[in-house]
Formats: sequence, C-alpha cells, structure tokens
Amino acid sequence: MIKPPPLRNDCFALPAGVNWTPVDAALALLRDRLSVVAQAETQPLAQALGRVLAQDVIARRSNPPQANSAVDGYGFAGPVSEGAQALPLVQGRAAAGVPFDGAVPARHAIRILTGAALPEGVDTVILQEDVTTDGNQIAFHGPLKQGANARRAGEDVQGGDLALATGRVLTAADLALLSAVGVAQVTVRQRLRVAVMSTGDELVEPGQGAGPGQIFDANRPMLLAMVQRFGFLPVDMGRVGDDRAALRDRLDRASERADVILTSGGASAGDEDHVSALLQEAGAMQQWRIAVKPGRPLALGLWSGTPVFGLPGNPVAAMVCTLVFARPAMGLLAGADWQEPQGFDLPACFEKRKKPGRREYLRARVRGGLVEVFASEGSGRISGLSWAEGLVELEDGERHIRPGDPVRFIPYGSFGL
Ligand SMILES: Nc1nc2c(c(=O)[nH]1)N[C@H]1C(S)=C(S)[C@@H](COP(=O)(O)OP(=O)(O)OC[C@H]3O[C@@H](n4cnc5c(N)ncnc54)[C@H](O)[C@@H]3O)O[C@H]1N2
Ligand code: MOO
Repeated sequence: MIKPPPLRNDCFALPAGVNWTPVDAALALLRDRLSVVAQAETQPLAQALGRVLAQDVIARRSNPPQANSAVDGYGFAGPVSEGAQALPLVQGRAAAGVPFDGAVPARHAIRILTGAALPEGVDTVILQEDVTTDGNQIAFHGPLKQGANARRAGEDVQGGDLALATGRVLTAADLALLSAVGVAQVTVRQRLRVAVMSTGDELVEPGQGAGPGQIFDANRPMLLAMVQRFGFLPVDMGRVGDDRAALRDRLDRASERADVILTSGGASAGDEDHVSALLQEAGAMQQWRIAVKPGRPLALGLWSGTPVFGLPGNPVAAMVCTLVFARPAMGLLAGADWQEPQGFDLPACFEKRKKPGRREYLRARVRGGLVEVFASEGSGRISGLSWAEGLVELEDGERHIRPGDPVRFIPYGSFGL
C-alpha cells in the first residue's frame, strides 16, 4: 500500500531545498530591472493631477514674487523699540493687487492689507488688532522686530530654482505650487495602461446566475479599482476560463492594448495553472517563489514584450502582491520614482507568534492608537480586506508579538489606495 505523505498542519511551510526569494530581494530585482515605458506629452496643469513628471520643472517666478504683508494692519520701517509709540499716517493704502504708488517716509506708517506689496520705506507691519487710530495717526506698544508680519520676496521659492523633479507623481498641493511659480503646463508621462484579467473556469460575473462550484469574480473589480487609484488607466480584459488557447489569445490582445498586464489565478504550478505554464512557454517567465504570506506564488513574465504580473488567485494574496510588488514596479514603468510605502510603528493590541523565514502582511486597522488585526489570516477572506484600513508588515525573522509591542502599520493610503 502507498504510504500517504506525512500531514502538514501549516500549508505555508517552506519546502526544503527550495530557494525562497526574500521580499527585499524581490523588490530590489524589480527596481533594478524595470524602467519607464510610458511616453511623454505636454498637458495643462488642470489635466496633470496624478500624472508623473517627465521633466524637471523650474520655477518661472519667485513665490512670493515681492515682499508683502502677512496681515491686515499698518506698515512702516522697523524695528520699533519698547514702549508707547505714535506714528502719523500717510494718505492712501496698500492692498493686494493694488500697490501703494509712492514711498513712506521714516517715522510714518501706512494702512496695509494682507498680501499687499510692501511700499518703499516699509519692511515691518503691526496687526490692526494691536493698534488704536483716529485716522490721522496710529498708537501702539513696542517692541516690534524689523520684518515682523512681513513676507520676504522668494522666501518660499526662488524663481529659477527647481520646483519639482522628474519622477514626481503630481498631487493637489503640487498643482498649487506650480501655479504659484507661473507654470501653466508640464511634460508628463501618458498614463500607464494596465490590463486586468481574471482566470479560472469557476468564475462568473456578479449579477449572473452561479451554479454549484462557481464563484463570482471578485479580483477583477478590485484590481481595476486599484489600478485607477494608482493613477493608471485600467483596461478591462474580462474573464477567461482554464483554456490555454483562449488565455493565449487574451494575452495577445491585452499586450496590444496595454503597457502591463495583471492576471489573477493560475499563478502556481497546479494542473490548471495556465498563466504560469503559458508564460513559461513564452520563454520569458520567472516563477517567483517569494518568502511572503500571503502571495507566495507570483508569476512574472514578458508576453510579446509586455510585462505580466501573474497574481495568485486568492483575493487577499492578489491584493497584497499588487500593493507590495506590482505597484512600485508599475510606478517605474509609468516613469515615477521608486515608491516605498510609508509605515508607522504603533502598539499592537493582539498577540501572535510568527515563524521565521518569510515576511507576513496582516489585514489591520488602528483604533484608539492600537493596531488591530483581522480575526482570520485566510487568504480567501475578502471581508477582512474590506474591514482593514491597511496592512501590518511583520519582518522576515521570528517574532513573538505581545499586546503593547510596536508593529509596523502601513495604511492603504501609503500604498496609493
Ligand atoms: N499544492 C499547493 N497548492 C497551493 C499552493 C501551494 O504552494 N501548493 N499555494 C496556495 C496559495 S498560497 C495560493 S495564493 C494559491 C494560488 O494559486 P493560483 O494563483 O494558481 O490561483 P487559483 O488556484 O486559480 O485560485 C486560488 C483561489 O482563488 C480563487 N480565485 C481565483 N480567481 C478569483 C477571482 N477572480 N475572484 C475570486 N476568487 C478567485 C479560486 O477560486 C481559488 O479558491 O494556491 C494555493 N494552492
Ligand atoms: O499565500 Mo497564498 O498566496 O495564501 O494566498
């Protein structure tokens, strides 16, 4: 009689004699091997949110362009010494956009409003709340430093200086900065086109009838939405069954329409794992066995020159692999700098014994300053992805985490979601 293999109670145990690529090594390889594929184009600022700068942007003008008042009040030449002060007022006033056309003599003051250019003879402003006036003169108490309540020309940005560098993904704040320094259009990369397809005979579309053994395709809507959040152009390539010819055809079409392809399912080495088999056939395939949980099998290959991320089918693994590996990789293809997600060390409110030899990502969220993790680590537990607001990253080594111990929490937002 054939002896059954010994039972394993941990399906993630690392097989002996296999080289598992540590996460950092896998990331270093991606960083080293990938470079921009997206074309550059010129766009008005209004179209530039989330786009990647293809050229350094130089400030055309300083911000602020001229010295101006930070408050509504009265301007004069500082400093002012301690004690009661009285200054006669000059006729007229300086307002934002309506400068005072003239000079303010020494020991005189002028009415000035926030944002107004400082007239000649003025370098210091006193808040109107600190002043009494009869309309002809002002009285207040010193001391006041020279330059108080005034903004120097170019104190924020100097004209001619670098405003933003190539590789920057433009934020709302960046659009403000570029506008302020007189930049109306930018050279950016075209949005990376990312094809998304699901594989597996068991999949049907939500809204369709589902027979026994069938499940609704959850990965594709998730991945298309993630791609959009990353600032790329999602290209929906639908579902394809466990049929090699159909999959080959779909990959052909995806490589014509997109710069990069994300598939989910069929990434490991089972009988129906056609993605990895086809990429293998195409000859430019790397089956990455990454020392990570979840997301161990990640098939990477080139299909007619288009990079393919063969993500694992389990939705939790598909999402984690996309956040940890595919996103920074796609960022490079899109022309962006390498993106390291910002994490925060916060006290755990859970206990966990972690095995050595692999990095682990847990679905997590922060409540009352403490990091909670989802009750199950099951890779098919989609509700946990939705419950979570980020991931806890546990380093490769062994660890016994007790309540109160610091753990690294990475909010979804740090991954661009
Ligand atoms: N003998 C072994 N079996 C498995 C291993 C292993 O090392 N040895 N690894 C397991 C791990 S870990 C993962 S992750 C999966 C990855 O396998 P595949 O990428 O080949 O994925 P599938 O087998 O096609 O699917 C896995 C699972 O996910 C469901 N799925 C697939 N696509 C979708 C979708 N679009 N929406 C929702 N759910 C989806 C699928 O029905 C399966 O239940 O392999 C393990 N097995
Ligand atoms: O690690 Mo698999 O990648 O659980 O879901």
